[in-house]
Amino acid sequence: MKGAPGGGALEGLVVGSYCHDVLLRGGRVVGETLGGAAAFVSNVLDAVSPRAEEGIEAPLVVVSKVGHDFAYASAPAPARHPPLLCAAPTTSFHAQFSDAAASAHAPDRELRRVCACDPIYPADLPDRRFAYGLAVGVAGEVLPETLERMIRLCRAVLVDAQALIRAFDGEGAVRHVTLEGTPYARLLPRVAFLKASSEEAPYIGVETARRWCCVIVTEGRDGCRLYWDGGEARVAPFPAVQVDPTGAGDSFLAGFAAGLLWGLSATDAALLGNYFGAAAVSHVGVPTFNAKMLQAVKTILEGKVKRCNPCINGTTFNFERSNMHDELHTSLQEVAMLMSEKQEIDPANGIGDICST
Ligand SMILES: Nc1ncnc2c1ncn2[C@@H]1O[C@H](COP(=O)(O)OP(=O)(O)OP(=O)(O)O)[C@@H](O)[C@H]1O
Ligand SMILES: O[C@H]1[C@H](O)[C@@H](O)[C@H](O)[C@@H](O)[C@H]1O
Repeated sequence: MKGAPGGGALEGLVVGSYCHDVLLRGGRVVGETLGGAAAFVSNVLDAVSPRAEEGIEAPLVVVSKVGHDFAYASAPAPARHPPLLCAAPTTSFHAQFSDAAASAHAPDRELRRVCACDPIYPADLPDRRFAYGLAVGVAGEVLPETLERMIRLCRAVLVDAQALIRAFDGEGAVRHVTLEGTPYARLLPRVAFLKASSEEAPYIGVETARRWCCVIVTEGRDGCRLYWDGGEARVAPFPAVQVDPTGAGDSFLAGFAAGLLWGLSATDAALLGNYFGAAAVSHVGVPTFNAKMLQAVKTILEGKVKRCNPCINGTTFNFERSNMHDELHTSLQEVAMLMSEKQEIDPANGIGDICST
């Protein structure tokens, strides 16, 4: 595994800005929510990271930038992890949902960046070591030199490809560039995990990238696949009633990181990624998780995982599926089914369906 030594107490560093998401259908605004991968990621990590021995949540530092117009300072995630304030306005995206039924692999929405806050510079990061880091930019704010600094500070770095390969045309529409042509490419050998959606995967060159780090390709309702040097695995999804796909990939990555913190192998940790990806699509915007659901998930993990050596804190990663993989899937699936039944019976938990007319 790649990264710097040190990083006690499994403290994590999340780098990427919160943003404003405006959801549109047929030109009409159907929702306005807190967005930004950092918001979804910290929401999951705060909820499901294993408690440290002394009984406190595994600590998390979020480095994010917003403008004075930021509308969600008192929402749970930014309130727990306040952003840095800038003169520039908050990053803002318009997500135009299409009326055509989206397939698992086709884009379900057109994203347009309408405002961009300042980039996050290396000097914005705290000057200390972390057990792990997540580079989760949405609008190019995680500069190559910032990612390099994260790699120096963190024992293991997990990267969302959307932080590296997004480009914006004159109208702000999100396009992709090939990773190989970017200044981030040379940093790949020092990254532990690179997550891409199936739409982004062709731009990162899975066959080349897997020689340097473990690549995880998320496949919407079909779950995900992991590719490492010498092996690959498919990890099955969980049931979900999708109302808004925003943040699925972010929540996946955080669930995956939490799985590593719990001591799961990468393939087993991807189950927790799929679980929280499915949970994210069942809500509009950043979900408020049901406390009973979280307790059930933690009880399952406590019962199944020998947490003596969290995978993320070691010098190498175990990628392989363990003997208890299927059992873990079944147990988590039971919780997911209970939750989606509850959602169908009681659609009043603030959920409106963005995905269908
Ligand atoms: N409809 C769904 N049903 C169940 N699980 C889903 C569904 N959609 C997404 N997921 C879960 O979330 C993960 C991430 O989803 P996806 O591949 O759509 O990411 P993404 O395109 O990066 O998402 P976004 O950009 O909307 O955050 C999937 O691997 C899967 O585990
Ligand atoms: O809030 C969302 C979310 O973080 C998505 O992962 C990202 O693709 C979008 O750009 C952002 O608006």
